[in-house]
Amino acid sequence: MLSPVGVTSLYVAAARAYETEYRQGLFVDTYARSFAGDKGFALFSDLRAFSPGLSANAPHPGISIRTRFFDDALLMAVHELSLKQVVLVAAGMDARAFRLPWMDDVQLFEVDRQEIFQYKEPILLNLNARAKCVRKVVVTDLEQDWATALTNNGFDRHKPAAFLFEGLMFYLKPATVATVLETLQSLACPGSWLGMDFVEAELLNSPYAQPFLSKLRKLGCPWLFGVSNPEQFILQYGWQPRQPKIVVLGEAEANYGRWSSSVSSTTSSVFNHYLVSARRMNF
Ligand SMILES: C[S@@+](CC[C@H](N)C(=O)[O-])C[C@H]1O[C@@H](n2cnc3c(N)ncnc32)[C@H](O)[C@@H]1O
Repeated sequence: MLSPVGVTSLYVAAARAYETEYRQGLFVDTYARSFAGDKGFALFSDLRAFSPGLSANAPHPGISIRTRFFDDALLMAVHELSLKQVVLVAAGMDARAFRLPWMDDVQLFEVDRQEIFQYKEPILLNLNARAKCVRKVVVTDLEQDWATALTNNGFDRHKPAAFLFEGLMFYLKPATVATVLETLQSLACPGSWLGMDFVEAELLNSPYAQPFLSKLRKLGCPWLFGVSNPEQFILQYGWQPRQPKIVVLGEAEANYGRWSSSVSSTTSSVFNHYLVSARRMNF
């Protein structure tokens, strides 16, 4: 039985399944439909009410763009910085271990709660899924000592790594965001890369967004955190933007021809959603 925030990972999987089945899909995730299950598609259909310009099974432009942006940015960082460790923090139903072209010696750590892996691992087994890297499952909670859980599973904090936090930060309390980023400072040595997305802080208090936010509260997975200036925010934790830097979802670098007038009436198109690609500063 998944918690409400756990179910959001099935919702993202449903969105990726629709993208995979779309004519001009931005990526192929053949695992997404199995991960989403009835629950993921039901939540997707429930939340579609907040995207009135889109038909029931049209992909979610924001999630599709975000996924493709981080596919590209992550692979580019691993290649250019010669990284051998990848950490997907709050991995949920992320299938990148199985669908991206890794070098054999890349170790990819999926970090999430036990409930997620209790759900995910049997599905992967059933699909006979084979990771294209050395995949490691790290069962922990980000409100606990996740750094020790990660190092106990073989992560080497003296070697640079790529860390991806996708679709997570808005679900965390501001105090948890701060401790998670402080912990990250202790794990990421110079040369490391960070991918992360944030919503704009102003969205959380906007009357325009209240119907959507109140729906999330009712579902038990409220949005709790946003930033006004993502560059300044990550700098205080020792990260500086790197190509493709910090972009707003829908801008030229994060558009892929898919952010059009059909999504102009959705909540997410009115407020900035920041996609961050950053490099650990030397200290
Ligand atoms: C919207 S899903 C995103 C999953 C994945 N990053 C993706 O993009 O497919 C949010 C994920 O955050 C995880 N999560 C939320 N709070 C967490 C916590 N305190 N510790 C560990 N994982 C957490 C949930 O279990 C869920 O898998």
